[in-house]
Amino acid sequence: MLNCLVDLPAGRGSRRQRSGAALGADFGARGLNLLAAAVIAVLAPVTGYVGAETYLHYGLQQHLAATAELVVQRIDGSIDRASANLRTLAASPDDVCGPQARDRLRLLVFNSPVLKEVAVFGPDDRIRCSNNVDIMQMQTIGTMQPTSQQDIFLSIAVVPPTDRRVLRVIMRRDRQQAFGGLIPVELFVPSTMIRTGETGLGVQIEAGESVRMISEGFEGAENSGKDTRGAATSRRYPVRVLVAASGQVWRQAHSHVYLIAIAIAGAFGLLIAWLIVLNARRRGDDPIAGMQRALDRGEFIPYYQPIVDIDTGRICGCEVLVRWRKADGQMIPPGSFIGEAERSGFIFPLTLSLMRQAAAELGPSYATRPSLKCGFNLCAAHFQDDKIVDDVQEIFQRSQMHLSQVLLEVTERDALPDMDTARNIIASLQAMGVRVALDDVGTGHGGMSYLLKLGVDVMKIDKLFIDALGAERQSTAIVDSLIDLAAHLNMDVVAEGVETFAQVEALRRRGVRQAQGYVFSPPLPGSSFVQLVEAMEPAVTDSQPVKKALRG
Ligand SMILES: Nc1nc2c(ncn2[C@@H]2O[C@@H]3COP(=O)(O)O[C@H]4[C@@H](O)[C@H](n5cnc6c(=O)[nH]c(N)nc65)O[C@@H]4COP(=O)(O)O[C@H]3[C@H]2O)c(=O)[nH]1
Repeated sequence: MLNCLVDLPAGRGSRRQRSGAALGADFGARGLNLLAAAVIAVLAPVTGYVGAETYLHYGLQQHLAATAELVVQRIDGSIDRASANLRTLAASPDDVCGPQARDRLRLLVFNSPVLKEVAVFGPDDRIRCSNNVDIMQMQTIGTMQPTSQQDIFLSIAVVPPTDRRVLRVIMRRDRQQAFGGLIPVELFVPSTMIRTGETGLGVQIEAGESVRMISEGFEGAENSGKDTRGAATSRRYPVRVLVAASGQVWRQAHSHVYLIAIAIAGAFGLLIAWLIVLNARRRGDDPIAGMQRALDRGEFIPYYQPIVDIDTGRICGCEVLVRWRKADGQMIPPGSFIGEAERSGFIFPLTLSLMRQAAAELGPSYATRPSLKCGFNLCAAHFQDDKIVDDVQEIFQRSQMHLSQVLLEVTERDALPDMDTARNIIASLQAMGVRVALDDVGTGHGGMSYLLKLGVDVMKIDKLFIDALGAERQSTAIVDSLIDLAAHLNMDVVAEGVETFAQVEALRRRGVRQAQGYVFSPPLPGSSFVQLVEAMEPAVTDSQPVKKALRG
């Protein structure tokens, strides 16, 4: 009658059976991980390239600043030496422009490591004599710059015939006489920089505000970008140095840095990507982690199989049977994962989740139908720790489904390691008003002892015996004696797996009141079961009978 509500499931699942589909990889999460791994693998070399760029940029800036400082030091040293040479000349008692003046000046230039030309100036600052006739036409550019030494002045001069610029150091002895020496720019520039084509470096030296001299290659380097400059200023002389470099030439000269950075970052990226894939695979292969994620996403849902009073045809309750509804809609039966859940302990959070969901889903209908019961499957481990007592109380005390409507099923298929603890837990549950059933009776470890010692309220006879009812003499006899025993122990009986009307008849003849099975209905989704209950079972509106019934 009821099985028109949903399609019949394929069949009764084995509890220990494990399905590859259920425990397999979570493809959504794995896909994301693979995508992340691919992105990292692609981005890593790009990061390496950007890193090399940044490294070379800052490296070049530091190099230019250090070079500018070096050039300033050389200039300071050269001016010091030139000043000392000129002072020696000024200290001469003879007239330096007298006979053999040129030889004397040439000897001075020869002995000086810095001076390339020397001249003696008269009161009108005109050259009186020099070691080289060419510099007689030398022109000063800009003004003479005073220095921290009172008698020493600096300027930049242009020397014919090549018009090259040189640094001129003047030592003024008195108003009548001054001595000048020329220092070429090349002397300040490190030898590697002179081959500007290789390094892309150039130097500009300023003596005073706007008077400059530059080394070969400076302009080309200067034009290649503002950020490729380094500057330094002398603390002793009015000299400022600017070093420029062509970033392009610099990068070309350091192309190996790109190769190394891209190779290292690429290898690192591949390693990370590989670790992500490995981790994703490991996580995907870990059934417990997969189930935990599924629980967090609410993929474990309760289905409800109606239990029917075969005398009246009314619904007396249901059994909660878990289903794993995957994100893609695939429905996994409990036989595929319950065994793993029980072995790993995942069964504890799973059971509590089902209880909470059932209480929320059925609570409103159950609140006005106090005779309805809701059975939950527990495993042997639940009866070894009395935490289940607190959990059940905590969940149902605050729900519309009353504790007296809760039926907890302990299966006989699994051995209970500690009968005394199990008995105490069952007693504590019963003290709260919860009823306890022994499930799968006749199939498992317990035999008579579970029925006699555990003190359960309900006996659920396994489908195995119901199938054989009337057809097999031995099984029929077992069912008869189980029903007899239940009556003696004051237990209710529920027949499981009832598939035919003949079985219903046979059970009714034997006085069995309650049954569940495909002949009535398969396990139903929550909304269908609620619809069924509300259509079949009238709600009790008067609160007094409800309260009385709920108190039991
Ligand atoms: N062929 C046939 N099968 C019928 C018929 N009527 C009911 N069944 C199926 O028989 C099983 C009855 O549950 P069970 O014996 O407690 O056996 C359950 C129970 O031991 C376990 N299980 C299900 N849900 C839970 C749960 O929430 N917790 C625990 N610990 N175990 C659960 O998984 C087992 C299998 O559950 P299901 O696949 O839902 O299979 C259910 C139900 O769908 C019928 O007329 N014919």
